[in-house]
Amino acid sequence: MTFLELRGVGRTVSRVDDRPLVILDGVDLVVEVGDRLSIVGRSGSGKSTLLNLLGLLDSPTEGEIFLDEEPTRDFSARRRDVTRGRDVGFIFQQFNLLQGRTALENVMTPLLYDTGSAFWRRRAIAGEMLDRVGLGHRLSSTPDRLSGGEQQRVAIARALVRRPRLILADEPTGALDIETGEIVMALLDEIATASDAALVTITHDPAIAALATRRFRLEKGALVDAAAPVTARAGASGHPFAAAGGGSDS
Ligand SMILES: Nc1ncnc2c1ncn2[C@@H]1O[C@H](COP(=O)(O)OP(=O)(O)OP(=O)(O)O)[C@@H](O)[C@H]1O
Repeated sequence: MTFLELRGVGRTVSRVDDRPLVILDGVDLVVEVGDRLSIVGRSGSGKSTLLNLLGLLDSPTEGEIFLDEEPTRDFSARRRDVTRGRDVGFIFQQFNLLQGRTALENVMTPLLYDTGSAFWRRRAIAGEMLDRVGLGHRLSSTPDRLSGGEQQRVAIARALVRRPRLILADEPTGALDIETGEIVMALLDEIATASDAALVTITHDPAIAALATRRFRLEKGALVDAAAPVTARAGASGHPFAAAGGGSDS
């Protein structure tokens, strides 16, 4: 079942000198329920830009994004916020936990926006989620007392506590050693599978990318099969597209 679909999606922004910069161009992507996607690409190739579009944080300047086959173009800001809060879980390289708050408080935070019984049961639900990531004994620990791997497990619990249908992970293992990174990815996969969520992982690490069932690379603003040979231009500059108006970037 298709959850999210990008059709001909592009994103062009204005540089400081007002020349346009085409970051993404003609991106087609279907995200199915339970999908495992990885996206690699050189620094500046547009990975975060794509992630922000997938998470409804930004809108495309060309093309359309469909959610459950409904175009999102005309979603109000409020509907975007509600949809994102309910359906999308974000995981970042630097964990982004609230400092000075306990693991339990961090994981409870997304449930504060719940209007149903989850709001009233937030403490119990967050506790169960931390138990699932193996931190049931660290509920009262603040981030400064947790290792990097433990902090990322708290971040995973927080991202998944509302059972989102889409998990967007931006370099989730970037701040972890190899072994801890593998444990974290296995956990992420296990919890995503249990809730039928799609997982889109952005990574520089080929081993992490290889865990996905569908692997893509961003190149010259396009999303290509990761197995395709790297073109000379992307390999040389590391940047997606030159300016729509011509010339070199940045
Ligand atoms: N709002 C904006 N205005 C101008 N330029 C932008 C804007 N957003 C992104 N860019 C530029 O577009 C390019 C792609 O940015 P993006 O952050 O998506 O790349 P990335 O692949 O995630 O890079 P990294 O791996 O270094 O995080 C970069 O050159 C960036 O400077």
